[in-house]
Amino acid sequence: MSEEELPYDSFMLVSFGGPEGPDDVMPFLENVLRGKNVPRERMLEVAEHYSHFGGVSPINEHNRQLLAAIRTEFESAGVDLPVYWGNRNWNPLFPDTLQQMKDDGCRRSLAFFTSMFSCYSGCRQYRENIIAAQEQVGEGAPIVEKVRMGFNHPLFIETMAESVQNEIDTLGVVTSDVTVLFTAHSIPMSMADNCDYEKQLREASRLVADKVGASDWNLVYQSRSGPPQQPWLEPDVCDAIAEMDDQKKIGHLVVVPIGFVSDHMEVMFDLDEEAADLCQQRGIKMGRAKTAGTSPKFVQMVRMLVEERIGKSQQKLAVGELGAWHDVCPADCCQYTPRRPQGVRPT
Ligand SMILES: C=CC1=C(C)c2cc3[nH]c(cc4nc(cc5[nH]c(cc1n2)c(C)c5CCC(=O)O)C(CCC(=O)O)=C4C)c(C)c3C=C
Ligand SMILES: [Fe+2]
Ligand SMILES: [Fe+2]
Repeated sequence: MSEEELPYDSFMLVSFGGPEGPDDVMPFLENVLRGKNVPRERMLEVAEHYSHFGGVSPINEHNRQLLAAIRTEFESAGVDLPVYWGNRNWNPLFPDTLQQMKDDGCRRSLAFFTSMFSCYSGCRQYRENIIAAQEQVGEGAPIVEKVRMGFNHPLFIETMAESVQNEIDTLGVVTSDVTVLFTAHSIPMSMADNCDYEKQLREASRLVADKVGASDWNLVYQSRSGPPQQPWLEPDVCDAIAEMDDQKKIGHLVVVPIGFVSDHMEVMFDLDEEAADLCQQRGIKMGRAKTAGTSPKFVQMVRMLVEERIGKSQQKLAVGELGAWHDVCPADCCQYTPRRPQGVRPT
């Protein structure tokens, strides 16, 4: 039987990983930044952020909760696939997960990446990591195929719109009095030029803003890590807040980390500490919308993306103008060759 004829026999949650104690922080960051043009000072700065929280990122715990919710959702919908979990940067790492899957007899798996938007980091790099892990495991390692990007799935848009509406309600104002800033991880322009990251983010932000009836909204970026000489996606969330507030005085602001699916360290530090401090200094009332996490509609979306691939459903739901994204990435999808700016020495 050829690979394409094998039935899907398992599901894999593919994620980033995070440290679970002080001793994990530096080796984790070294894994994250391997091959990336990021100054050592930035790595140490980020290590400090993790130290603030005892060296523990909540991302692994979030993924454990998401796994449990997916198992329950699969069970109640009759999706009969065992559920596994592997990370790029911290335990459980991909080679260990694939070895376990092989030992359990899995041959062909469907994967959900915890990245809703296409770019090297959230798409191609995971696929490369999995190929490297398959080589490490050797013959008999399961094939892993990702489900399509869910950035414009109606259940993701509804999840985020409900989360934004919650924050507007908590601020106790009408939507027309609120500025909404959608945020995502900044990436180098040389990465952004080879993928649809920005286009998908803008579309998802527009769809969520439309759903809550917000007209004063913008897409901004956070967590930039590159050297100053290298262009990355802008504006930065804090620069955008300061600039908008200088121009027109922001009264109420809702910050929406639409580019992430869990309230991990980058959300807790860059938004809940830095952006929140800035807003407090300027007298802006700020709310931060929760990420999708384990909200029921988001978990249902994962199940539906799986069902459309295993042939249990003929529906491929998508809202807005971009349509359902590709199931199988084209050969040149999300390519990235880091370019070092002139005069910058490798770190
Ligand atoms: C060149 C691009 C990137 C660098 C350098 C980078 C450094 C960096 N990132 C984290 C922590 C996280 N990053 C996460 C997501 C994420 N990171 C990038 C790009 C770079 N990060 C992108 C485009 C994305 C979004 C897509 C994705 O891969 O998920 C996350 C969230 C992961 C998740 O599963 O939710 C974390 C956490 C650190 C600590 C770091 C080092 C300075
Ligand atoms: Fe990152
Ligand atoms: Fe891709």
